[in-house]
Amino acid sequence: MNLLSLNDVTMQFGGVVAVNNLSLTVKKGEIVSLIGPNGAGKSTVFNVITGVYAPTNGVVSFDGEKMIENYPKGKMKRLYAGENREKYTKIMLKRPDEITKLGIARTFQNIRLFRSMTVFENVLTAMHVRRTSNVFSAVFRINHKEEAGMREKSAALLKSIGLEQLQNMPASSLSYGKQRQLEIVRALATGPKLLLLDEPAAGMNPQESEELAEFILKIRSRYELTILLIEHHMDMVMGISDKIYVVDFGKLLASGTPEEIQQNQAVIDAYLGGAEDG
Ligand SMILES: Nc1ncnc2c1ncn2[C@@H]1O[C@H](COP(=O)(O)OP(=O)(O)OP(=O)(O)O)[C@@H](O)[C@H]1O
Repeated sequence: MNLLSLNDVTMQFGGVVAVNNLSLTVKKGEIVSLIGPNGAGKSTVFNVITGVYAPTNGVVSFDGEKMIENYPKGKMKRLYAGENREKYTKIMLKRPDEITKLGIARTFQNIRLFRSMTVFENVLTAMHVRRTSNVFSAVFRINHKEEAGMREKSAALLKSIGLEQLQNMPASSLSYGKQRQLEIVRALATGPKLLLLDEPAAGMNPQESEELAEFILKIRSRYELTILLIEHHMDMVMGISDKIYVVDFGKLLASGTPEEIQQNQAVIDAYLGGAEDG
């Protein structure tokens, strides 16, 4: 069963078509990678799935239901995110916090931890987000029982991941690899079915990226996750992916198993042949 599907998704920014008529599917339990050269449109795909941008065209379905849908007509070919949204009527959009509640969590290319907070506090704040999108009520309207429950869940999550011995350390004191793991744990705290990882191995050496690959496989089975991954480290992509989509200039260039992609001449010419990590 498909947990996520994109049908004919286009995202246009002024004259730049960042994502061009892209369709893809992610089955329940799979690890699917989205690869392609810098600027190919990969992060934009994540931003569409998570409701940051309203797509110019297309449908995003999640867990058996249409989640985002837009078919612009005539002069409304260009649809921009943000304040212009309301101008366009034939659309179904969701806010990022609504999408989080449906069961989609993500990490970002740049680490976004609360650096001076402890590991535990970082996870706890992510639990609060799961409960409400409103920071005020997250902080002030929470009752003691709820707070205690969240603390218990945060501790249990850190324990099950094997990070409990680090829980009282400030996030900034963790190694780079552990900070990346903590980011993923924060995403898990929102209780996702689908986890979107945007270049989680960026800046890692081969040993760190190998550890991260093991970590991703571990959490996939432990939390019954489905994972969509953007990554430039090809060893990791080829090692853990069930399926790979290759995009170039926003368009789908190829899709298939790691073996199929490695042998695909168009992919080798456009990307794998000359690509270096990063
Ligand atoms: N908010 C925006 N406004 C205008 N152009 C944008 C915006 N976001 C992305 N783009 C453009 O869309 C194209 C795709 O960018 P995107 O960041 O999705 O690529 P990417 O494949 O994730 O690249 P990288 O591997 O470098 O992260 C680029 O040309 C980029 O400049």
